[in-house]
Amino acid sequence: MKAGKDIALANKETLIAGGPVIAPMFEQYGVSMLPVDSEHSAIFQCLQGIPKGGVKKIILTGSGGTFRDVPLEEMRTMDPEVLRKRSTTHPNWDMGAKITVDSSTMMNKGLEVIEAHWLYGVDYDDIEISIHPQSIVHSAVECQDTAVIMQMGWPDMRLPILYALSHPARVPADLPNPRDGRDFGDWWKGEGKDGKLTFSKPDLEKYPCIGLAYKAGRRGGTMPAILSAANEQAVELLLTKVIDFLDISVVLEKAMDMAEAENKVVLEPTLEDIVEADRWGREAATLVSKTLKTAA
Ligand SMILES: NC(=O)C1=CN([C@@H]2O[C@H](COP(=O)(O)OP(=O)(O)OC[C@H]3O[C@@H](n4cnc5c(N)ncnc54)[C@H](OP(=O)(O)O)[C@@H]3O)[C@@H](O)[C@H]2O)C=CC1
Ligand SMILES: CC(=O)[C@@H](O)[C@H](O)COP(=O)(O)O
Repeated sequence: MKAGKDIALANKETLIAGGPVIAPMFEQYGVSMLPVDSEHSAIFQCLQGIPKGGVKKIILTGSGGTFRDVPLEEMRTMDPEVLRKRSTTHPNWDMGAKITVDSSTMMNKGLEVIEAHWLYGVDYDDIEISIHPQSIVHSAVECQDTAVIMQMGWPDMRLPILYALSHPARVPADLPNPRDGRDFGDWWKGEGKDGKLTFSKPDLEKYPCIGLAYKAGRRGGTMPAILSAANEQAVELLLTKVIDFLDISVVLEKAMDMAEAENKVVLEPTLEDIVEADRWGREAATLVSKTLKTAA
């Protein structure tokens, strides 16, 4: 950014943790952050042509992850090994293990709320999450005049990557569905199979990570860095069989409480403060996970 280069940002954790330091640099160095994350690319695409002041709300769509149709009560009675294994699978997207587990807890959507706040300067009260099982609408913008603009396409990262590179141009491309090779034109001819789009509110009891992310975002300063790092560590602890899937949000809530109790939140952080928050967040998640094990 200091070299005056625009950035195509694929790694969401960077901006979630470093937002307070990075966001002021957009203006300071006259550079743009071009989103690659599919939801933020969708928002960026929807924003083209909406004048300043025209946006009322951002609506982030999320699949609900692999456990979307499994009631919380049932998850509590399931074999932890089955939950662990299934949490690394995704209904629509083919992604790395960490982000896939984040989709299963919906922490991915919570982190994306913080990412959207920094990318678009939108207040947390004006960012909503909608569960959209088909992952065809990649996010939406509600305008002041009530118009809602959505971006659609297959669950395929090639289009967000292409748009970050071609913006503002729309270049010809052939991007068939990565899972079955069908052209997106087929979606319209799906005779009800593909052509159904549904939306619903997330259950915050089932997905406590959403509430934790809003809380961290609103607290500001280094709290999102602490949460993101603790989450990375918690996912690692899940994958290495130290904790169970349903422990993730418990670990994160306790790590955030610990950050408050130990005055670890720096409200106007430097880059060094953020790096330290990242280190501390990982350590806190590990410590908390040990108390869980001891309690068990
Ligand atoms: N996959 C997707 O569709 C999407 C991903 N993202 C974001 O992209 C990022 C990566 O996700 P994803 O591709 O799924 O993850 P993967 O786990 O598939 O890939 C991560 C890659 O990063 C490399 N890596 C990890 N740590 C370092 C490091 N310290 N220095 C250099 N390279 C490193 C890994 O290398 P190695 O294998 O050698 O460890 C690996 O190649 C995340 O921030 C995620 O949120 C956002 C939207 C969609
Ligand atoms: C591909 C991408 O950008 C991910 O963020 C994806 O959208 C995750 O799926 P969920 O909607 O299940 O979190």
